[in-house]
Amino acid sequence: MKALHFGAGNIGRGFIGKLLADAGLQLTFADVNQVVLDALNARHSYQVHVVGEQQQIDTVSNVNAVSSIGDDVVALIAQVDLITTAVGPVVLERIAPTLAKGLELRRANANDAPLNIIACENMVRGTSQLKEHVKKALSAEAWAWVEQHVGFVDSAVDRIVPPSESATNDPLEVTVETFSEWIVDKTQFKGELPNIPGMELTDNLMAFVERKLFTLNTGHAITAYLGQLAGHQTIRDAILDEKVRAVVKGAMEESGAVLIKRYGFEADKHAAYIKKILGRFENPYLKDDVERVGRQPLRKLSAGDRLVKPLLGTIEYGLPHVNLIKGIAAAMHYHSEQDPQAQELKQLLADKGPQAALVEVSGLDANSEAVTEAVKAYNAIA
Ligand SMILES: NC(=O)c1ccc[n+]([C@@H]2O[C@H](COP(=O)([O-])OP(=O)(O)OC[C@H]3O[C@@H](n4cnc5c(N)ncnc54)[C@H](O)[C@@H]3O)[C@@H](O)[C@H]2O)c1
Ligand SMILES: O=P(O)(O)OC[C@@H](O)[C@@H](O)[C@H](O)[C@H](O)CO
Repeated sequence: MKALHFGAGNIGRGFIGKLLADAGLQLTFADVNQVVLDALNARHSYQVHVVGEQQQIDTVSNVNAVSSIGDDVVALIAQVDLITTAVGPVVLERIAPTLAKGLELRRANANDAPLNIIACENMVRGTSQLKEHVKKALSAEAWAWVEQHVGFVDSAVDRIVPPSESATNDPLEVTVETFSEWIVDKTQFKGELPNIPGMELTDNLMAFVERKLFTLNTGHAITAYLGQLAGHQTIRDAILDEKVRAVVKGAMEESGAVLIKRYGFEADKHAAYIKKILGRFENPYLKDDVERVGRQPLRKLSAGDRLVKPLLGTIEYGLPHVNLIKGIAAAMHYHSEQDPQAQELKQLLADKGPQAALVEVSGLDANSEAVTEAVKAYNAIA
């Protein structure tokens, strides 16, 4: 079985690509980073440091790489059995035209073998969003063929993988936590269901996507934003700060109450899930900067993402949300010289003030109590 994975970054090399290669799939990474492409094609292998209470170094072997721009990647799309991505939500739209070209070629070559595409991004149904971008790039005829032969499979992906701090400056080495979870929607596959150790199949994906994004990522983001305000550089230092921890835990409990109501999760099991996540944030073997976890604050403050979506859930069910509000206010204070979205947010706040800026990025109602509460919390921090 042949696989093509877009995005040879942290989660690509450290999780999804590793699982596919370990399962014996013939794996090619597609990326735009020439240093990484050259290193993969020179060595065809790299090391994954799995760190936690038990530590091990795994070697991922027999992998190739191709530029995600050009004819080679298009030719591969026409041949492979599985395509996965871990490029970041904003890049999905950029790779869609290439996917469309490859699917056109596949059709022209009369390759009717089933192909499945799985986006492994921190998004609610990211593959379905990618599907819409691909559809826009194809004729109605080509799309009818794609719908028959190509499965667009949504997934939830969980493993904390910060950029590696390789002692040897190896651009391929990656450091990952021991925990990992990749859950895919089995109802969306074309052809036989794949048997890839580490890939779990479910027919109830939304519950898993929301559980992960609105617990781990909600708590992670708030740890980063409050951590930065308190002067911490890493997620571990931030979560060990009792004041930060109390808000983070409170916010995960608030989003948890929404999830319990919506999906019928058992309260004690969900409390154990939160406890485990807090332990993962404390991992002493990972150096995860608040700037990585807080990256792209406009995305994180948008309506469907980890801060505002759970808040909307609490409003829907009439549940408390004081800690989620504190998290949103802290996100509005996020600053980073390297992050264009942080710069944009800063400018927006300077131009329009906190109320209008928050309404613009979050889609929240300007006259809602939630906006008033968030602006009050923002000003209190200022
Ligand atoms: N790192 C984590 O802990 C983690 C965990 C779960 C999910 N995720 C999700 O995985 C995705 C990737 O995150 P990451 O941390 O691995 O980021 P990353 O920046 O380490 O990796 C992204 C990779 O995509 C590549 N890329 C950019 N544009 C491209 C293009 N047009 N074609 C092909 N490749 C391109 C980059 O060069 C880079 O190698 C994000 O959606 C993130 O939310 C990350
Ligand atoms: O990747 P982002 O920017 O959506 O979120 C940053 C982190 O919260 C995220 O990468 C986590 O490490 C990951 O989701 C763990 O599974």
